[in-house]
Amino acid sequence: MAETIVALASGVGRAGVAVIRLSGPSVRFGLETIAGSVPQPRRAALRRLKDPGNGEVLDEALVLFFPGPASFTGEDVAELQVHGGRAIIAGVIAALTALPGFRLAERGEFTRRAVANGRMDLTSAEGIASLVEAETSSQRRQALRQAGGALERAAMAWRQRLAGLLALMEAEIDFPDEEDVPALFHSVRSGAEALLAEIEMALRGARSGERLREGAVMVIAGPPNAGKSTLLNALARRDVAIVSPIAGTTRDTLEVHLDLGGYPVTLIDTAGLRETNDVVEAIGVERARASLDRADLVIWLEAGDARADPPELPAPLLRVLTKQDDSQDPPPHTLPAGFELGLSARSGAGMPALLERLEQAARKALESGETALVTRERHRRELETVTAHLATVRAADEATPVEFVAEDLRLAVRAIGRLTGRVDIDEIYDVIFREFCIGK
Ligand SMILES: Nc1nc2c(c(=O)[nH]1)N(C=O)[C@@H](CNc1ccc(C(=O)N[C@@H](CCC(=O)O)C(=O)O)cc1)CN2
Ligand SMILES: Nc1nc2c(ncn2[C@@H]2O[C@H](COP(=O)(O)OP(=O)(O)OP(=O)(O)O)[C@@H](O)[C@H]2O)c(=O)[nH]1
Ligand SMILES: [Mg+2]
Repeated sequence: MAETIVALASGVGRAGVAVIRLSGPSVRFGLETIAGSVPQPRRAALRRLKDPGNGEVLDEALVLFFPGPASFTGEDVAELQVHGGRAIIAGVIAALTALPGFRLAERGEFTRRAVANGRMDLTSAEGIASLVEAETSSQRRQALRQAGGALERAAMAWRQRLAGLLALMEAEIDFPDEEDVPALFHSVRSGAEALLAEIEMALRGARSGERLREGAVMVIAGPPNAGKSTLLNALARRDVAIVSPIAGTTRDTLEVHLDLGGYPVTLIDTAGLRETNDVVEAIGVERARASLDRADLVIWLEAGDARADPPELPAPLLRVLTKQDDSQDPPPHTLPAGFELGLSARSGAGMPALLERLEQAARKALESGETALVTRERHRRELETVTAHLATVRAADEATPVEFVAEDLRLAVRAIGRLTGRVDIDEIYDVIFREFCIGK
């Protein structure tokens, strides 16, 4: 890679310290020019940074140098840990990008180079992106596993086995031996069967794996004036939604993100469900119904002055009676039939029990996502391609042309190549030439 890239690696905005990262062949030159010299590898050095254009001191900074290939990107890397002021960051970046061979990095380009230089595969790089996105501890655990190469290692092992099966088929194509065919089909079929079972197992966790990245969706629904927006505000601990005694106050859906016991939850407040001639409210009611379709849990609220039977829904439903201001913790047996919880947003009664139930529901929906290998739709699609081809291989019999079986295996290998971003045809040849004595 000819160009050396520069970017602010820390967040934008005023901060105590900001980290400016450099990667590429001109890093040493850049350090000599702006910091006077290249520090000892991997040792922090305090240096005055100067603008080479006019010699002006830009900042006093900690400078780190990581020589390639044992660096994050595999190239020479440097970090300038500067004071976090806007003018310092702008000045240092401008001084660097004015140097020959330097330019600003594009989004994700450091990690992209790490992938291109074989430091990690695509799934681990995605794990790094998820780490940066992680908002709750369970998301963090999932992302750490992924960034640490959990799916990468599984995918490499699967590909190795697929390549082994393919090698058997290729050998039969290159050196046909009629007598071997039944035994050959037996071992390829059973190999495919075992792989299929393993990958299908990984795919079974895919839904919760993807879900954990996005968060569980909980929808507060019910008739107008039941106290839905009041509950949203109480759970969000801020005044997100307008609350009023007028039925039909909320007209749009409103979302807040919650961390319930380490699990990410998107909580949605909706317009009260009712027939209405008000055009705007009717649109809100339509949106409310639509959000019910993507709920993992519906929190159905009713109050003494606002009752309505919940509709039939695919999602589990928690039926709650609100405005129970008189009792400290409304015991369930005092509630009308069908209600699981009583609540007073005004006194706070019933809130701990409700939170407990919501946390339980979030845990149930997302817990297995922490250890899932498949965390993105992209992974799922590629692995589904693999299992489809493996299913075809498993169904093969002696009448199936060997070339057909080989082709399915080849397409399966290719799908894993797309998953990991490592499409390395040499590796398949290695397996072939290692396991079969071509010189015989
Ligand atoms: N200041 C700083 N903090 C950071 C990063 C960084 O780049 N800079 N990271 C970046 O996102 C993460 C840490 N990840 C890193 C991963 C590998 C290497 C690295 O230099 N690896 C070499 C040497 C390993 C070693 O000394 O044991 C290698 O793998 O060969 C550096 C950071 C989080 N914290
Ligand atoms: N006494 C009492 N009043 C409540 C409680 N919760 C909400 N209210 C009141 O009930 C009225 C309606 O509350 P909202 O939260 O706006 O109800 P909503 O279900 O969002 O209503 P719409 O948006 O119109 O569907 C407001 O005057 C609230 O102050 C409660 O626990 N006790
Ligand atoms: Mg409301």
